[in-house]
Amino acid sequence: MSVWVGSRLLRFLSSSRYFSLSTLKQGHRSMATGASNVTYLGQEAAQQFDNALFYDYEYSIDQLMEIAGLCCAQALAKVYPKKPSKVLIVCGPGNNGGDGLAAARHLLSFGYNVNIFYPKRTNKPIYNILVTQCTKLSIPFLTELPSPEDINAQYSILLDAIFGFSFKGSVRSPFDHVLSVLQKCQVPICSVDVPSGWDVEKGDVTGSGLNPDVLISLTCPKICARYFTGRHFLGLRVVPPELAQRFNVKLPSYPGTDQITEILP
Ligand SMILES: NC(=O)C1=CN([C@@H]2O[C@H](COP(=O)(O)OP(=O)(O)OC[C@H]3O[C@@H](n4cnc5c(N)ncnc54)[C@H](OP(=O)(O)O)[C@@H]3O)[C@@H](O)[C@H]2O)[C@@H](O)CC1
Ligand SMILES: [K+]
Repeated sequence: MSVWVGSRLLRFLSSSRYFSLSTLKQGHRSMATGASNVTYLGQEAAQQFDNALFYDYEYSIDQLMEIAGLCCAQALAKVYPKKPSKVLIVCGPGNNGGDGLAAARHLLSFGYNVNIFYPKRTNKPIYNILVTQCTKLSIPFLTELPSPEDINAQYSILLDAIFGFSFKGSVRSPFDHVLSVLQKCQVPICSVDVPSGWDVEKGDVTGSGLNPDVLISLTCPKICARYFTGRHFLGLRVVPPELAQRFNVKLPSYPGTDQITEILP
């Protein structure tokens, strides 16, 4: 228990609230991460990069979301392979939430017991289809978020698919309550693309964000990932070399045919 508290405290102290922000710049920057050399994208650059995949390369959102969900499921399974494990997936209203819905099916197929909490549904075909698929697979959708005590007792892992790179400002209802409950949980958290509640560039500046153990960045890490000290994976191995070159983006290599690669500190 004391080891857990100690490591959480260290992670908390090294988070952005205590970390000098003066060295951060807007836009994007490259840094070496061990043997890798990786570019961290700012919010606007991440959105432009995303748009280029959709409009220049004509990827459809469901193509990318499916691979994103698979990458998240694979990273979670790599870090937490012990089964049977019960995973609570908390989904937000945008595409980050869609990644969580896609991950649910993959986790189920890997043998995990999966529950979903999706409190603010967006009525668009892409999300409705994902919900239908999960429902037909008998993945339960919770109508209420359990208390921290119940989450600790019933679940072994949380998948945070609440907010991604479009999150801005202070957290609005109902997610202010959701984040405050999840902050009190002791279950390990895997965050999709951005730890929810973190400013995409500055990290957890308000203190209302989650403190994940695992982060699965998609296509390129976002600048806030520089403040993350847990296990960091990159997924969505779909970036065309021309696009990487156009955005001056350096990405690590993926081992063999793997869909995820770990970014070492
Ligand atoms: N090519 C790629 O890289 C791919 C990326 N993908 C994934 O997409 C993610 C980006 O998705 P995204 O653009 O839909 O935005 P996302 O971050 O999910 O959130 C938007 C929602 O959050 C809400 N909201 C915002 N701020 C809020 C606040 N303060 N408090 C409360 N609510 C707030 C906002 O609400 P609104 O402002 O509309 O009221 C809106 O509904 C990306 O991170 C990755 O996971 C893959 O799926 C596919 C390929
Ligand atoms: K997230």
